Amino acid sequence: MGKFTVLNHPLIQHKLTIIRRKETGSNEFRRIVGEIAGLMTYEITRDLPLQDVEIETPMGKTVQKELAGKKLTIVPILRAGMGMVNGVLEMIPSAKVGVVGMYRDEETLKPVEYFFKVPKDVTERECLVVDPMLATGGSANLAIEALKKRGVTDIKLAVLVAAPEGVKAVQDEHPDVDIYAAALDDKLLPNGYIFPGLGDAGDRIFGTK
Ligand SMILES: O=P(O)(O)OC[C@H]1O[C@H](OP(=O)(O)OP(=O)(O)O)[C@H](O)[C@@H]1O
Ligand SMILES: O=c1cc[nH]c(=O)[nH]1
Ligand SMILES: [Mg+2]
Repeated sequence: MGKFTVLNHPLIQHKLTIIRRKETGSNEFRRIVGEIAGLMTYEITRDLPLQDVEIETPMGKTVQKELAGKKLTIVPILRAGMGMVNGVLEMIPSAKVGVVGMYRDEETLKPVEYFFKVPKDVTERECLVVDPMLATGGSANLAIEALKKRGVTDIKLAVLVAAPEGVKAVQDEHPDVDIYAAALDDKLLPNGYIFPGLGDAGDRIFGTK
C-alpha cells in the first residue's frame, strides 16, 4: 500500500487555516496555495538522492553534492491544481509541467477528462500529481491512470486537503503511489465536498463564484 503522509509543519498548518477561512479572498487564497505547495515540496523531496560532483570554487577544487536520479514533472489536475504549480517550481525550477484537465460531474461526482498534455520524456521522469483537494479520489485516480497508460511508472500525489475516503480510494487503486497532504479532514459530505475543507478550491483560486 502507498504511504500516506500528513505534512503538518507549523507554517503549513497556519497557512492552511488562513485559506480555510471563508472570508479569505481569491488574491490571498491563490498566493497561499502556492506557498503551501512550496513548503510541501521541501518536505516531499527530503530524501532525494544526491551524488558527488567535483567543482571549483574561487578558492580551488572541491567535491560537493548535487541532486542525482530522475528529473521531475509536475502534473496539475486542472483547474485547481494550477494553483500549486508555481510553488513547486520555485523549489524545483528545472521541473517540467504536464497537465491533466478534469472536472467532476456534479450529479455523479465522477471525473470527466477533457485535456491531457505531458512532456515527451515523461516516462523517464518522476511525476508529482498536484491538486488541492482529494475528495472521493476519482479525479486523482483517473489522472494517475492516464499517466500510467502513457508508461509513467514513478508517481507521487500531493494535495492540500484529503478526505479519508479519497486516501483509501487512491491506496486501493494505485498502491504504488505515495500520497502527501497538508491535512487529513473529517469526512466527505453527501454533496462530495470535504468537511471542514475549504470549499471549492478551483472557484476560490480563479474567483469564479
Ligand atoms: O476527489 P474528487 O471527488 O474527484 O474531487 C476532487 C476534484 O474536485 C475538484 O475539481 P473540480 O471538479 O471542482 O474542477 P475545477 O478544479 O475545475 O474546479 C478538485 O480540484 C479535484 O480535482
Ligand atoms: O471539498 C471539495 C471537494 C472537491 N473539490 C473541491 O474543490 N472541494
Ligand atoms: Mg472546482
